[in-house]
Amino acid sequence: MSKILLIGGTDPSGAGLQTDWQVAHYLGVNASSVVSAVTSQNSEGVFDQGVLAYSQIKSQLDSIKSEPFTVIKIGMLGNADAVKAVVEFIASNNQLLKSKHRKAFVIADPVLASSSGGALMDEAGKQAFLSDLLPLITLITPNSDELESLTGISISNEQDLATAAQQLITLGAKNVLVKGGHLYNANDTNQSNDLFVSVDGSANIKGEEESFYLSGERWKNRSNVRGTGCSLATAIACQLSLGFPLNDSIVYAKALISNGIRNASLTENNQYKLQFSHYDTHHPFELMDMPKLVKHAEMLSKNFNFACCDAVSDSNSGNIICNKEPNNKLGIYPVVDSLEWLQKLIPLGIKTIQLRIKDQHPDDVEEDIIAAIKLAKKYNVRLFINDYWQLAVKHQAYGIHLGQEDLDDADMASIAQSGCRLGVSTHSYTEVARTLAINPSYIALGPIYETTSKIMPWIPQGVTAVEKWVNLLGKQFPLVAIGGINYQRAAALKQTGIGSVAMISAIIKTENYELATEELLELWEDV
Ligand SMILES: Cc1ncc(COP(=O)(O)OP(=O)(O)O)c(N)n1
Ligand SMILES: Cc1ncsc1CCOP(=O)(O)O
Repeated sequence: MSKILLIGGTDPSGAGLQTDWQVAHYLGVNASSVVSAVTSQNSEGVFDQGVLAYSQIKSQLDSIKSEPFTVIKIGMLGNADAVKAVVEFIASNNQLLKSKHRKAFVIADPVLASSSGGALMDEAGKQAFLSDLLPLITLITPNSDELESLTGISISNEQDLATAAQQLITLGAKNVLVKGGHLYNANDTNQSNDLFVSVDGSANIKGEEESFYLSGERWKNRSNVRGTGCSLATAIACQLSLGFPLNDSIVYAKALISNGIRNASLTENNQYKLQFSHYDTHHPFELMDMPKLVKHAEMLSKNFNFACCDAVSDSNSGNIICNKEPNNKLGIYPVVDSLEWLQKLIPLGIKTIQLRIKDQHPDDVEEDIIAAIKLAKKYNVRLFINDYWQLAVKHQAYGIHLGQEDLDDADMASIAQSGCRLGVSTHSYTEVARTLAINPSYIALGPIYETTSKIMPWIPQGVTAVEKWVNLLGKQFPLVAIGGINYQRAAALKQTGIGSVAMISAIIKTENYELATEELLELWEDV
């Protein structure tokens, strides 16, 4: 079982160390905890507080330092002495981890004041935090008030948020997640938008710098839920300890906290307390809790409406009507690299297929794309064109399939307007969150098993993950599993309730493609 260290102040009323510990327990993560301060507070105010002496914090930390922690979450510290004790501990913890060629992930929620207003960090402590602790922190998670206080930049809109986050980076932060819950967007007050900026390449599996906004529902009448900031940072720490990359940990944690706010229960003192849905084998949140991820602030207000798979045009109005039969299940879905393969497979009864030609000049593929579209229309087959979206739009293909990198350049509005369906590949929580912002016609999940057809950094997700995705996304989106799928694996995936399985090698690299196709079609006949 993975184990994390929680350092922070106690709060008897629904935030602080006790809440951190509950979140860790809920996510199945074992936590050690060290008290830096004791507070008496509730939603009406902070009545008393005392930061423990340097020696008391240090001796607690000394008592657990034999086994190094790989993830440390820091909440309230209170003053410069507490910061000093923690800085020294992180340095010695990292020394112990050196033989494993790594450093601890340190997630710091810079608790400067209570949500009810009382100050929880003195000025010298704030300065020590910035000069001594910030360089050791992997991710800092201020809200907009804390970011203002740490940077001295006043924040009233998304642009200010981005400027202040950059300023924190200039001061030494590597990854900043600014919680926008306190900031009301003039365009849409129903959404709370967080900004994530990463400059050291540690946030994602590809080692790239990245920044994005996460937009979540602002649940009505739930504005004074306490402990949301502590819980978010702790949930991120937990997901990191379970092996998720930082960007996915953030998306997952935001969904979890959104669920906790939506289900918050009212306590006797008229205060909402985070309450998570009960979960067992599925996600501890629902689709409505998942944030939408966009890369640029101007995308926050954009909505797309792609045609549904199996949609037909109303002959009078021309409007797209969603025909739910056959329940948006796309079935056996071969992915092929030539017109010849389409000509071989379509007559066998394939109803969904993708033409995936790589690295050719559009002029060199246009003729084949035109012929493929014509053939697919003749047999009433759903043909998705991979990558060449302008040609697909120009020649009115049934659909387009795009990967995440393609989303940066493709013109979503014109694809949506053309009536072409859009399928999007995903490999992680971050990519699913980005895809939800696009609201495509289907979502592909991969790699499910190890694949020899494409080099990629993700480890196979497995059948259990597909079950979870079906549960989370399957009521709203047709789903397609891809990666290493053959007959036996398709049979296992059928049990998850997924509507479609896509494959390259199991059809086009077999000795008898006709037999392989017929067997797969028969297996999926009743789906
Ligand atoms: C059905 C389906 N799912 C995933 C992919 C992969 O698409 P992408 O990420 O764009 O990668 P390439 O296919 O371009 O290598 C797919 N093609 N089809
Ligand atoms: C393009 C792609 N995207 C995710 S896995 C994959 C390759 C699928 O090929 P195969 O079915 O041969 O594993």
